Amino acid sequence: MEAVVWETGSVNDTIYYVVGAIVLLCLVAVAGLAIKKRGERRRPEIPTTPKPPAIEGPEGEAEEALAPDAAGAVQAEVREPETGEAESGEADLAEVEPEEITAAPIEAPESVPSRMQRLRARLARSGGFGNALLKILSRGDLSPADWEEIEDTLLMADVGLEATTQIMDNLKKRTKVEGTRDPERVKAILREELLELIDPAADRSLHLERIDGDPASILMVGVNGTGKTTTVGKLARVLVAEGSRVLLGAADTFRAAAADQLQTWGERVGVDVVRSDREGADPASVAFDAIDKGRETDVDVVLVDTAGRLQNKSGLMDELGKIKRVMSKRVPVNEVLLVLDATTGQNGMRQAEVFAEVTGITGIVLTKLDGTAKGGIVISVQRELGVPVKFVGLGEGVDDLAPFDAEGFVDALTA
Ligand SMILES: Nc1nc2c(ncn2[C@@H]2O[C@H](COP(=O)(O)OP(=O)(O)OP(=O)(O)O)[C@@H](O)[C@H]2O)c(=O)[nH]1
Repeated sequence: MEAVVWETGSVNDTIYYVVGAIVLLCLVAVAGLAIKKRGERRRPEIPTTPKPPAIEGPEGEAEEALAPDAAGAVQAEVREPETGEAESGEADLAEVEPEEITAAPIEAPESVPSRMQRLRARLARSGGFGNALLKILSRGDLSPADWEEIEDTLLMADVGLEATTQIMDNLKKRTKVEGTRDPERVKAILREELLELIDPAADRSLHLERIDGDPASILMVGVNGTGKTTTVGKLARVLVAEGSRVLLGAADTFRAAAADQLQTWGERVGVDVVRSDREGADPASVAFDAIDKGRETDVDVVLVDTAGRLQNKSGLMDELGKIKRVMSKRVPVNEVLLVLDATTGQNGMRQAEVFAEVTGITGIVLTKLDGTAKGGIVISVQRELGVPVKFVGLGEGVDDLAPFDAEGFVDALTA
């Protein structure tokens, strides 16, 4: 009986040993698998080299050349080790737990020479009256009817009556004195006359010096739809590219969408926007807040966008006057830029005069020159308002704003 018991005990023990060994083997195998899996999961990824920022131009040529697969945005994935692990002695690269950081999209303006070249070409295509003039001039001996046709061409191009009369008188006088009928020479004289009127020596720079550590400020005014908000965005982009810290103030509270539009520009350019979420909020108080935030955050320039329409004109003018007064209590208003739509021609002039009277403008931004053959507006607007055109807008693209260059403009106009 005992032997049987012993034998039964011995068999049972053997079974226990075998089962125990199997369980042990399974445990070892499972542990092995787990360690292998962990090792695979922790293998570091090779950091992706960030692509250069894409340059966004309206025609996309530069964009294609520099960043064929990223329309204006750079998504750089950088993987870095977790500091906790490094500190706990597991700094071995193979054990680093990667952390994903996605860089914010970056936009950089098109280079200045490339922008200027493109803008000149566009201006020559759309704004010139050179061909029409050359056709008349190449007739040789100019009859009174031909002279009249030249005069009409200038008037049609919005050069303005006074300036056109001056140009015609000088042109007739000089060709007579020189005794020339050569169309190229007559055209060259006309070019000189136009340039003289546009005044190549005028100071067209923005004066954005900071005084006593306060930011400089720019107030943007003009009739609705002329391109104020777009110009604020484009200008901010130019200033940021030049290394300035910029803040935008959405004092166009007449339309909530205007503040949204400005905010979108702010995001594109990477600058903050001070706005009110309430449609019809007091624009002067938004401008005031923008200036205060600009001082607090130590920016270089605060750019304030305004509304171009109200229930009535005098209301709008009172409002603009108040915005300027409120801003200038805090910081100097360095520039008041009047945005004028070149396609409105002489009709825009009267409105421009009213704005100029109320806000004391320091410069003109002439937008939409790409959509008109009336480039002569530059001459009339400067003459009427007595301030220089500082920038021209030649399209809806982000880089379609160029500092005004008198020589280049006259060349394009008479090309
Ligand atoms: N072709 C062309 N379009 C332009 C130019 N500048 C602005 N625009 C367009 O003009 C339209 C009006 O521009 P906005 O910037 O909204 O004009 P705004 O003066 O701020 O208008 P409000 O907010 O109503 O006062 C938009 O479609 C712009 O894209 C330019 O230089 N050329």
